[in-house]
Amino acid sequence: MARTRRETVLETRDLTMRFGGVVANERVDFRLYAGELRCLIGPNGAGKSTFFKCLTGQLKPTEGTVTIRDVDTTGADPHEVAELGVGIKTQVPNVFDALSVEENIWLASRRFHPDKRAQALTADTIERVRLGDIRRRQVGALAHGQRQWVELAMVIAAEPWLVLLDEPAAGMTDEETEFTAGLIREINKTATLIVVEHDMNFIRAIAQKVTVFHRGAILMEGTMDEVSADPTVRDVYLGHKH
Ligand SMILES: Nc1ncnc2c1ncn2[C@@H]1O[C@H](COP(=O)(O)OP(=O)(O)OP(=O)(O)O)[C@@H](O)[C@H]1O
Repeated sequence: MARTRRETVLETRDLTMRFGGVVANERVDFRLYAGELRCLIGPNGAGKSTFFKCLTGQLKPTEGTVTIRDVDTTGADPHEVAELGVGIKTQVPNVFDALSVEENIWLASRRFHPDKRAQALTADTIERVRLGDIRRRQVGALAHGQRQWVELAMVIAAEPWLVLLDEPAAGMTDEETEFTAGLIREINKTATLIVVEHDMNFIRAIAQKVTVFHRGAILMEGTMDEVSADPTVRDVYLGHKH
């Protein structure tokens, strides 16, 4: 992947999102390069989720543009973004509760691959995400952490080249969070990622470059060490627990 490292795979220009009088994102210029595992952080209300939703098509930006690998996706629907080979995990669960773990993963894969390939990918993914013991269980009956992993498995089984994850470790125990961090590092071997996350331990475990949002705009970008050492960032974010 090193050869293509500087290829821009996702870009926003002047991205602005207003909800009535509330400016959730203001003129955000953002650039993501092939191979990155980028974390978006920032205090509550900083605009991370809104920005994420503008990337995935869940929200249509008021102004500005979103470009994914040279395709203008501004205002595209989530399924159109997904069709570009983008795996998306939103905060809202996107599983069929009445179906088994295996069926959910197969369906997610089958959407993008022929039957045989989808079957192979489903089997591989179940092993990678260690869901073998619960493969036949109904997703609706699973614990929270397991459901989150099924959703990650659904993203992986589609073989996306770009993965957008909104709070993948939300509500997980420390142990579950650690396993999820490992999974994300593994996904990054074959895909570029953006991860929105609150859990600082999780971010430390996975982050290469971090983008800090504050008041709807990008405050700073850098490694976790650079960002943590910055007085402004400490002031607006790291010094405040939530
Ligand atoms: N649908 C909406 N309608 C009105 N205001 C909204 C809407 N969604 C977000 N906002 C506002 O936009 C701002 C940014 O919110 P956003 O959820 O993007 O922040 P965030 O950084 O993701 O916060 P959190 O960490 O709490 O999820 C906040 O002031 C929020 O109240």
